[in-house]
Amino acid sequence: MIQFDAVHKLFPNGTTAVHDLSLALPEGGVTVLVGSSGCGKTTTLRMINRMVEPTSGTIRVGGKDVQEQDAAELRRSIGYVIQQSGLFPHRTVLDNIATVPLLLGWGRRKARARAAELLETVGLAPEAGRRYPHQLSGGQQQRVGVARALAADPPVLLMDEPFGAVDPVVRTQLQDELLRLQKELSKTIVFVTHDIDEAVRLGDRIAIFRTGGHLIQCAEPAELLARPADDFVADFLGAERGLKLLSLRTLADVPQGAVPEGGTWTLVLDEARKPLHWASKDAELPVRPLQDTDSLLSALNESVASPTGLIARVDAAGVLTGVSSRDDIHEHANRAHTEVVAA
Ligand SMILES: Nc1ncnc2c1ncn2[C@@H]1O[C@H](COP(=O)(O)OP(=O)(O)OP(=O)(O)O)[C@@H](O)[C@H]1O
Repeated sequence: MIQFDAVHKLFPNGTTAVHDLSLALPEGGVTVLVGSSGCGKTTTLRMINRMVEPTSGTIRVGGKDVQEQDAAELRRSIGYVIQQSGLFPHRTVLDNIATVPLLLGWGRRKARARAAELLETVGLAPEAGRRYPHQLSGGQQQRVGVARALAADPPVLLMDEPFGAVDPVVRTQLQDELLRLQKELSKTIVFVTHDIDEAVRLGDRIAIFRTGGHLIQCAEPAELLARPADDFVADFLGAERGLKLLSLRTLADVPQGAVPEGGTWTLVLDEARKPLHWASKDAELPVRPLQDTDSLLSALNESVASPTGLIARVDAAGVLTGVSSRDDIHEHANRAHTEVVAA
């Protein structure tokens, strides 16, 4: 869908920001560009919508060379979200979201109706539409930024550190929202971040760059974590590479059974069979039930914290479906490891 061929960017001051980049970004997937500061991520992103022009090489979007298209038209056909939301401060939220549809000549009524619909899509209340950007929290402003980028339903979305300026809790919420939206919309997304955990969480593919604009490796997260191309990539992925691999696997295939009888600890349930806590003769300890969609990493963590080494499994309504042992989880973790490392 987006194809870089031998793309080079040399700024007039002599800085090579991107070095001979050839890379294909698949349609309908999220490709995350990561790497240390100044390695050329933003320049790579901005060459896609011609906010920066390459020195040589070609970039095609949907098979069409971007250089052969009108730059303003191209920009209107590609969604763009940046760190500080980039909203117009003197326009209401609704008018901000309606910006591109209005530029495309949709007419005020249709553009505002679309903006109102998008407010809901990104999880904001209708009243937020009448406010000005400074009257919203940082996280809400980023949601508006995403809504604005989606307004004309572009097939491609460029996101430059969109969640970089919000606190970790809001950041996780925004990541969840993006994953939810992407399931529905299947956009081709190019996402820049410094944060490898964010990359592993969001990326269908991750491209790692090194200073001087060199692409070192581009692969699916599991492949990257299991087989980093070199020490630079391994260092960048961090010491918890193995645990990150477990964060990509879910509990779904781990077997579960009934709570064993006659032990020191029992799992106490409420009348709807939702787990309340672990109880022994003289103590009570909290339980954090997990669903099939939770990761093997959360399961391992919970099994280590659990007094019995067992984790409580629940369905989407929170009702107990069974328990799994630390051994069951370990065995699956081993299998996950063998599958990717030996593949
Ligand atoms: N307009 C410009 N003129 C000259 N040099 C530039 C220009 N824009 C970027 N650079 C340089 O090009 C290199 C790549 O910059 P770029 O912003 O693409 O990196 P980045 O990986 O996105 O960095 P960061 O993570 O810090 O945002 C850096 O050395 C930067 O200083």
